[in-house]
This record gives sequence, C-alpha cells and structure tokens, in this order.
Amino acid sequence: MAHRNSVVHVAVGVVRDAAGRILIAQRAQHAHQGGLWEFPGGKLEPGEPVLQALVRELREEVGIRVAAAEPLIKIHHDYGDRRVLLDVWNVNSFSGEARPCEGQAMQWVNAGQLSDFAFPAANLPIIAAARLPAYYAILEGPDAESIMTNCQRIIDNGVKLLQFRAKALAASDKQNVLEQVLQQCRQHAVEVLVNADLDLDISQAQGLHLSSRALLRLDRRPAGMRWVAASCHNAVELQHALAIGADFAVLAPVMPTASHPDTPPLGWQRFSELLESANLPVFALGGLGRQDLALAQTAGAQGIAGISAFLV
Ligand SMILES: Nc1nc2c([nH]c(=O)n2[C@H]2C[C@H](O)[C@@H](COP(=O)(O)OP(=O)(O)OP(=O)(O)O)O2)c(=O)[nH]1
Ligand SMILES: [Mg+2]
Repeated sequence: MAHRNSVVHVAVGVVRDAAGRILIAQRAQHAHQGGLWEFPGGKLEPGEPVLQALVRELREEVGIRVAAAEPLIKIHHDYGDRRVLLDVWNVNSFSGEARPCEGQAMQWVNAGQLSDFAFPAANLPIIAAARLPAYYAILEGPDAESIMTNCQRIIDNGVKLLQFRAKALAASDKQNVLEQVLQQCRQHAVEVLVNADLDLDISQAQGLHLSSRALLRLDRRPAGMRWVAASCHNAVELQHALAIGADFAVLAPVMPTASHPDTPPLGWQRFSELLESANLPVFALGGLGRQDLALAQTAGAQGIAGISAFLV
C-alpha cells in the first residue's frame, strides 16, 4: 500500500504502430482504477530510471522490446487514495508483436477513437497530447495575398495544426481570408484554430485559440469546439488554462524574439519548471525553429509553435 503522502512514479508508453495506431489495454478489475482503459506501463522500482522502467513494463505487459522513446508529457494527479506522477513517453520504435501478457483486453486504435474509451481521470491531457502533432503554426501576414502564400508554405512544410491570427488584416477582409484558409487547409487535412480576438464566425473551423487576455476573462471552456487552446506567459495563466478545460497551451517567449523585443525570455530552465505543474500539453513559442524540437520535448513540451519557424 503506497504511503498517503508519497507520489507513485509511473512510466507510461503511448505505443504507435507503423499505421499510426495506438496501443491501449484494460486495467484488471481489482487494480487501482480497475476496469478502465490505459496506456501500458507501471510503477518504477526503487532506484530504477524511468526509461528502464518503461522498457521493463512494456516487455512484461505487452511483450514488445522498446528500441527508442521520446518524452511526451508528465501528469501529476491526486486520486484521493493515491497520488501519481505519470511519466508518459512516445514509443514509435519497437520490435516484437504486442500481445496481452497478463490476460488483459488489448486493442490498437486510431488517435481519434481514444475518446470512445473510459480512461482514468488523469489521462485526459495524455489523450490530448497523443492526438496533437509536434508543430503548431501561427498564420500571420500583412495582407490577404501574403497570408495565402504563408498558408501554402506551412502546409508544404507538413504542418497539420494551425492558428489563424492575421492581426494586421483589415477588419473587412478577415472573414473572407479565413474562409480561403479553411478551404486550403481542409484539402490537406490541416486543422485550424481561430484566434478569439478576431471575433469571427468560426463554425467551419476546428477550434478556438484564446489570447491570454481572452483566457483570463473566461471561467469555463467555450462550448462546441473540438480544440480550445490558450496563449500563456506564466504559471497563473497556465493554471487558468487547465481550470477552464483548455486542451493545450502555448507558452512564450522561450527565447528572445523580434516580435516581442521588450519581453524578457523565459529560457528553457524556467520553461521546464513551469511545465512541471501545467498538466496540459504545452507548445514552446518564441525565437524557435523546427530544429529545436528535441530540445523542447526534453524540456517537457508537446512541440514547437511559431510564425516564421514554418515559413522556411
Ligand atoms: N500504466 C498506466 N497507469 C495509469 C494510467 N493512468 C493512470 O491514472 N494510471 C495510474 C493507475 C495506477 O495507480 C498507476 C499505475 O500503476 P500499475 O498498477 O499499472 O503499476 P504496475 O503495472 O507496476 O502494476 P503492479 O505490478 O503493481 O500490479 O498509474 C495509464 O494510462 N497507464
Ligand atoms: Mg501496469
């Protein structure tokens, strides 16, 4: 029995096959959170490094040999009868065929199907993280033509998630340009979140992106949206994003950036500290490029967000 005040550190794997399907299993009825679905994994043994525990647990529970894993997200959760730290890793590289070694029910599912299964409460942000890509592009430009050119460049760079910000556009052009962007993105299966400050009809978009000011004005998640995201700069804003039920946040600026020359950058150390208690997928923004992805993930990020990062 775990001591009431100790935190149970758990290594968890989001295992993906070549087709991009994710492996889930059902927890034994008598176990903690029994009967619910989970990503395979288990408790670290005393003194055991987390990656070693991940490799051991995935071998014991589903019979695969992990070849490589990258950090996805860390979740702190208090179940009342137990406090856990879920240390979640992406596993895209493994050998052997997954099988239910402990007699548990097991399935490969598409990321979009994850919400059809009952998971423990702590898993909500893990499911968001598993569904989200590693890049989030912010679409800006001085006029309609440059916005459409930038949109195409972002798509050509393989980005699948985009925020329509377009702050500099004339108010009368915004709705029209948004519609063109939505059409272009739809053809390439790119999801679009619209910045809430633009005050547009977003019924055809996949989500809403809240500026930090818009975030702090809300006390609940806007209804009817597939994705709700928020721009954050500090712990208070991150906490508020979590409290209203946002799916993910963008935390900025990590590095010095030309667009906000007067804002002191957080740096990776502070960024990483803020993520320790975020319990949400968080993209790193500010002075970064696609080449910073591994660094960002090591600091606990979902990935990289940027304006110019995806135009080159
Ligand atoms: N593996 C896993 N555990 C999760 C998830 N979500 C979640 O809240 N948990 C919790 C439930 C448990 O309290 C804890 C995992 O412990 P566990 O019972 O699986 O540990 P274990 O595999 O070492 O099992 P055992 O040897 O103690 O039987 O983390 C998840 O997605 N995967
Ligand atoms: Mg387990």
